[in-house]
Parts: sequence; structure tokens; C-alpha cells
Amino acid sequence: MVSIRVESLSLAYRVRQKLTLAARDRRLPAGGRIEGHGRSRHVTALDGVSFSLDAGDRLGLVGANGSGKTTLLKVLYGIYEPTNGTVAIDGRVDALFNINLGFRPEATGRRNIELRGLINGWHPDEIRARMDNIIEFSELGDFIDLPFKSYSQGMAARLAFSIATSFEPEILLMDEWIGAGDPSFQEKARRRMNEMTEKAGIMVLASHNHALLEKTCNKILELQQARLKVFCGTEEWFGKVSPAAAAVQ
Ligand SMILES: Nc1ncnc2c1ncn2[C@@H]1O[C@H](COP(=O)(O)OP(=O)(O)OP(=O)(O)O)[C@@H](O)[C@H]1O
Repeated sequence: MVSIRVESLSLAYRVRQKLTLAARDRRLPAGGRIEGHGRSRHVTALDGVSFSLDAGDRLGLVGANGSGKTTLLKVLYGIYEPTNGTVAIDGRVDALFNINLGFRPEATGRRNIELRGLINGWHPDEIRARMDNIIEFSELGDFIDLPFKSYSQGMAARLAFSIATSFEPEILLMDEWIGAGDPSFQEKARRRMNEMTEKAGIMVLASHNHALLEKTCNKILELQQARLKVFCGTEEWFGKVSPAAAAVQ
């Protein structure tokens, strides 16, 4: 069964630069926490975060700039090892972080589909079988045979999303990429994410777009300066946050 279990997760980034820290501001600054001295100076990006997700969960990650959302996604994807705590993941994971990441700029959209399929471990026959469906979903038309570097950000996002969801990930991690798609593609992408999670998958989406999160997610995890502030149902979270505060977060 697909699941994510995160227990007391902490992650610190080492920073080598000498820093002159300003007097403490009473307001919460953006970013995690800069701690330690001299050579042990580090930024605490995640601090004691625990939560679990099961099949069918669509989690919205929220929090101010630098609160740790991208770092959490990268730990779940296995790019970073936790400094402390444990992450246990059951299921095939795919991620959409930086839209351009992993694409060959000189290769056509079609060739990039083949390459991504191979990287994901699919047989060339299976890639061929999925090709038309991926192209159709992306709505890129004849652009599919032009080099990837000639695509706009929104077109690149369409291709990235179409590929990632066509190779049937059980767990899909996404970082704000969806903003690059136009409203009609966002709606189409939202429906596909729902279908994916209905087939017993899990989706985690970090975003500042609260309208999108309210429509897409069933749970919200809010980070504040590296710590978990709230983990609850979407309705409960939007009930707690005043509409004005939700709009500006
Ligand atoms: N490679 C790095 N080296 C040092 N510090 C880093 C590094 N990457 C991120 N950080 C720090 O970790 C903290 C969390 O950053 P992260 O990118 O996870 O935040 P975020 O919630 O995704 O922010 P945003 O909403 O702006 O995308 C920030 O204080 C950031 O400065």
C-alpha cells in the first residue's frame, strides 16, 4: 500500500560564508533559522517535522518564503538525506520541481518523452504505446517536433506534467510549477491529479496559490520557519485562516 511516514525530520544546510547577523527583529523573517557559530554555522530548514500520508491523500504544503517547503519535497524525493529523523516511503515516486530539469534543450519534445521514459525504467515499446496520449494531453501539436529550448515556460510545464503523470507514479511531488500553465491546463492537470490519487496514489503540492490548494488538496501542512505549524484537513485549515490572510500568504 502506498504511504509516506515522516518522523521527527530535521535538515540543516551548512553555510560557509561569514555572516554578520543583524539585531533580532520581532517580526518573523523569511527563511529558516540561521544557527551555530564559525564552521558549524548552518541554516535549519526543517526541524522535527512529523506527519503521515496514505493512499488517496493530496497534501498542500504552505508557508512563507523559505519556510522549508522545497526542502521537504527534496527530502521526500531522496535528493537530501535527513540530518535527523526518518522518512519511510512506500511507492514509486516522481517529482516535478524545476520545469526544465532533466530535459535536453536541443532535443525535440518527442525525443525528450522517450528519454524521460527510459530514465523512469520503461521499455521502448511501452514508451511508444504512451507517446500519442502524452502528446495529446500536452496539447503541444506540431511543437512536439521542435527542440525543447523553443518552448515557453508554460509549454515546458505542459510537457513535464504530461510525461510525469503518464508514467504512472504512485507518489507525485510538485513544487509550484503549475502556476506556469494557463487556467485551462491547470484545470485539466487538477482533474488528472485527482484521477491519479483516486487510483490509490499520493500527491504533494507546494504552492502559494491557495485557491488551487483548496480545490486540489484534502490535507494541508503548514510550515513556519522550518517547524510544522499545522497539519490538518483542508476545510479545517481554510476555516482557521481568515480569507484575507489566506489570500496574502
Ligand atoms: N542549498 C542551500 N544552502 C543553504 N541554505 C539553503 C539552501 N537551500 C535552501 N536553503 C535555506 O533553507 C530554508 C528553506 O528553503 P526552501 O527552499 O525549502 O523554502 P520554501 O518554503 O520552498 O520557500 P519558497 O516559498 O520561497 O519557495 C531557507 O532559509 C533557505 O535559505
